[in-house]
Amino acid sequence: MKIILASSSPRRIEMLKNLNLNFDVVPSDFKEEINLNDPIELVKNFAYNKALDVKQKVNDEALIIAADTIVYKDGRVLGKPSDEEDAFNMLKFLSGDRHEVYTGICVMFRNDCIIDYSCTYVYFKELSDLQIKWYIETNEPFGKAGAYAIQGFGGLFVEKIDGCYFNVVGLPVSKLYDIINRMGINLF
Ligand SMILES: Cc1cn([C@H]2C[C@H](O)[C@@H](COP(=O)(O)OP(=O)(O)OP(=O)(O)O)O2)c(=O)[nH]c1=O
Repeated sequence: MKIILASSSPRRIEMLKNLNLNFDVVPSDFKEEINLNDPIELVKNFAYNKALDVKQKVNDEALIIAADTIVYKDGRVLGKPSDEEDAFNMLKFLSGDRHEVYTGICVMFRNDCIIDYSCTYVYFKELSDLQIKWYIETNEPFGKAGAYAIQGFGGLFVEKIDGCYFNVVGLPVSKLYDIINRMGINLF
């Protein structure tokens, strides 16, 4: 079966590769505009639109996988930081507290479409301004929801998590497994 990952995220590509699957990468051109306050509806909607965009582009009988990740705290949705100041404000906001990471995941095959999500609680240590500034200098916050990468230096700031680790990195693989099984597809 042909599999297409509708994502340009190097992390998602790596996580899918780790499952020993052969797949093509076709990034979507869907423009994410944060216009919903409900984090679950937002990530499900974005994942669906990314998958749909690629399905229309490839016009092929392939299994399409798309995902979208955001950070959420106190009613605020954090996407990718636009610049250093934005990254600083996000990290300051997350410092010393718990937040949620949501990933929406959408799988399309023929006329089937399943959309689901995963949520992980992440507990950040208290960060000094100096630590935040150092972290921004590493450039790691850019291109990451909430301005951090748990799989990199950002892991130094994480006290503990409650939920799926892979969800935080952008692809909840156990949720993907559930969806594929629900579709009656045998990949493993
Ligand atoms: C919180 C967190 C996010 N991230 C990343 C995962 C996602 O790539 C990114 C959120 O952006 P997304 O919009 O979900 O994805 P993307 O733009 O990178 O890729 P595409 O739309 O083509 O699929 O943040 C980490 O790598 N580590 C983390 O700890």
